[in-house]
Amino acid sequence: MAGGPAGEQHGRMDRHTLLSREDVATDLEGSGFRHDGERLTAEFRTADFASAVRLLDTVAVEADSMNHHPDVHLGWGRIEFDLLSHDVGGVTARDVALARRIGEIASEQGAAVG
Ligand SMILES: C[C@H](O)[C@H](O)[C@H]1CNC2=NC(N)=NC(=O)C2=N1
Repeated sequence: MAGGPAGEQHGRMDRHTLLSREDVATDLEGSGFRHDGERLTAEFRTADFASAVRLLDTVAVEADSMNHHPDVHLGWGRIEFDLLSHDVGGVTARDVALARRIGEIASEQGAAVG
């Protein structure tokens, strides 16, 4: 999207504006995430439990560096990330930015969407 991901069109990250499904659709393309009305969510499949944990470990470092964190559901060969800006109770540009990074990391580590 020209001017960067949603919330950045005006050259600044608007951290608190709530974004709709339509606002984020283009920015989420290729990330594996979708806007389910309340949050951004994605599930990734991995080779085994340890690889799901390794993916989570890499995401955890990135989340700390962004100071924005996912809610996670972890299982054998699968991991689900749910993103919500807890301070405003909805999806903001912070969630879009983290979703894009998680999608990149998952792809780098060979995790399959879905
Ligand atoms: C104090 C710290 O900056 C805040 O608690 C951060 C931490 N990580 C966060 N993560 C998410 N998803 N939402 C938040 O509102 C949030 N706030």
